[in-house]
Amino acid sequence: MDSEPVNVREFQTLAKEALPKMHYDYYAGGAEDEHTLKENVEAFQRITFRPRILIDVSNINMETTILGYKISAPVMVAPTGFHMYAHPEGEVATARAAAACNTIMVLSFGSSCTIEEVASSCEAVRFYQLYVYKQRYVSAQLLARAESNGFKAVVLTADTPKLGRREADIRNKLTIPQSKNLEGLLSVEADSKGGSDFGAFASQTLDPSLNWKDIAWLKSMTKLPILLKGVLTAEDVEVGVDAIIVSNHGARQLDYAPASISVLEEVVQAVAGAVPVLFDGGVRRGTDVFKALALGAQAVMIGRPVIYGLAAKGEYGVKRVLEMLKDELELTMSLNGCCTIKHITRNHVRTEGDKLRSLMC
Ligand SMILES: Cc1cc2nc3c(=O)[nH]c(=O)nc-3n(C[C@H](O)[C@H](O)[C@H](O)COP(=O)(O)O)c2cc1C
Ligand SMILES: CC(C)CC(=O)C(=O)O
Repeated sequence: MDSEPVNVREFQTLAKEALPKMHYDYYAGGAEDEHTLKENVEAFQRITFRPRILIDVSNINMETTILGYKISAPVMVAPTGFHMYAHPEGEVATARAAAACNTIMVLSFGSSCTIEEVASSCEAVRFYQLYVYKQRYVSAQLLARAESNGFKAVVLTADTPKLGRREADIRNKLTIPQSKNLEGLLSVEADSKGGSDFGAFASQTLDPSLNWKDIAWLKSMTKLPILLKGVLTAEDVEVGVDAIIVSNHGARQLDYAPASISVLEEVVQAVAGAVPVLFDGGVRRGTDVFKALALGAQAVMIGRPVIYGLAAKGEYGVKRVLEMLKDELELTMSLNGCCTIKHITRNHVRTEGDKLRSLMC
């Protein structure tokens, strides 16, 4: 393949060529049968447009605001762990690319670069993703460091009381790098009993007792706004937080969880405008971004494609991935007759549910 990709998917091929199998599989893989992994992408393909014509689209403005911070387009960087497996510059390169594209990066609790390295890499608005460890002082200290290093919000990941079963990682006996962030706090040695060290470390650390009461605990520890990541049902809409993120963790946790895009509208309706709703899972095209916005998301976050860009071409690769999605979104808006993000409405898409309902009438 020509080494300058023309779409985001082509970065995945380059990443596969560039990375050791163990690391590529860690990034690309999902849980168990990987049913949800396929569904996350395929559910987007079952949504079609209802484009409007003869609208002046000579000026398209994709800017939007997330928790008061302006970004150039509603495409953000999702938290993903261990960027140094993809590229020696790790999250510092990702952070610079996100800043160059005027968007927000959510730094993973499992980042290979330190919070301080990322904070000093460039000027930008960044959010911090939190895992709650059994050793709660570890989570508390990392959050305090993020807050004092200027991170603007905390993303509490709530879908990982235990790590999902990623069979490729077990087969590959995935090892974990020494974490610079955890130095002096916690050793990353784990007894995998012949499987994935990463899985063993996660079960030693992740706190499975995390529950709704802990939102109050988190609030007592930080002044930052809280985004709750991992909501997939109306029942789990919690208005005590500042934003909700519809996500199935890129299909890496509960296999046979629904495709994130298939439940976005249910959550948006339950939230009823009380707080912003963000979205991630399976976004590979500008058309996917548009579909998520039409179904009520304020912005989407991108997981794997960012890592594939990083693995293939470092900071430049991440920048290209974000630019490609923005360019595709701009064209999609033009061809649907939408000049601004606010012009994108529910009427611009036709979901499977809409098709079924129209057959029943
Ligand atoms: C390699 C990898 C590592 C991830 N690490 C984290 C993490 O540390 N914290 C978290 O909340 N989500 C993590 N996620 C989930 C992402 O934030 C996001 O929900 C998901 O990747 C979105 O789906 P996509 O990859 O199809 O874009 C990870 C996902 C991947 C692929
Ligand atoms: C446990 C994290 C460091 C990474 C993660 O969430 C993931 O691999 O899905």
